[in-house]
Amino acid sequence: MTRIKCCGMTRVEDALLAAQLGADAIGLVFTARSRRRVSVAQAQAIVHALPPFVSTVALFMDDAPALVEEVIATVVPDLLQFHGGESDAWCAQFGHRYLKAIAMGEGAAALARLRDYPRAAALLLDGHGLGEAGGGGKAFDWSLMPRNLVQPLVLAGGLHAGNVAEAIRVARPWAVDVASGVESAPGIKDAGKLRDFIAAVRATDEGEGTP
Ligand SMILES: O=C(O)c1ccccc1N[C@@H]1O[C@H](COP(=O)(O)O)[C@@H](O)[C@H]1O
Repeated sequence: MTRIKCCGMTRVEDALLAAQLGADAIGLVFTARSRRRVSVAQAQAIVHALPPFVSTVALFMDDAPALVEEVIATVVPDLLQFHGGESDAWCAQFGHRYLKAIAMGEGAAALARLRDYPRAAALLLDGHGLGEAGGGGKAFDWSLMPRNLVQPLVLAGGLHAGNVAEAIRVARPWAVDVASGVESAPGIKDAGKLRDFIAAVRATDEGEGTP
């Protein structure tokens, strides 16, 4: 089964709908570089409303350690996600499980960086360029997704209900991650797009017999 992370939640009702529809994880963006940035209070309201067994992921991009520590202490996310130029040692300093995003904007050359994060719980390949923020709907060449890594791989960047089936067939990811493809505006999820996206992932799994 392909796991589904819906990122950039800012409203309790959107996060609850995603959970009800079968999302496995909810992403909360804390970096100031995002139009989906949430406050600690907003994030706490979302986390406390979620049913059990839905994971929460706190997203940062070259942010100060103090912000990461504050979010760990107050929001208590299950995982951290780092989108900038952070090193493996920097990401690991918090003693919290983390995902490291790899900017795939430069194509195959970016794959060399996948080996730089041995402590990451998973690697998230996103379509944006190095140094650019994610969440802008940029896809990359899914055939570049490696098959020989020990860590689980998350596919992100420009996914939506209309292309996620093809993306899964080509990239064979552990999980997919979506933000703008299920929105009506940054941080505002569209119920229909969310429903269609999750249904498309599940239909692909069923059609292919993905365990
Ligand atoms: O969502 C953001 O605003 C964001 C900001 C800075 C770094 C990463 C961000 N989002 C991540 O990018 C992926 C892909 O987004 P999209 O589906 O292409 O819009 C998203 O899932 C987040 O993990």
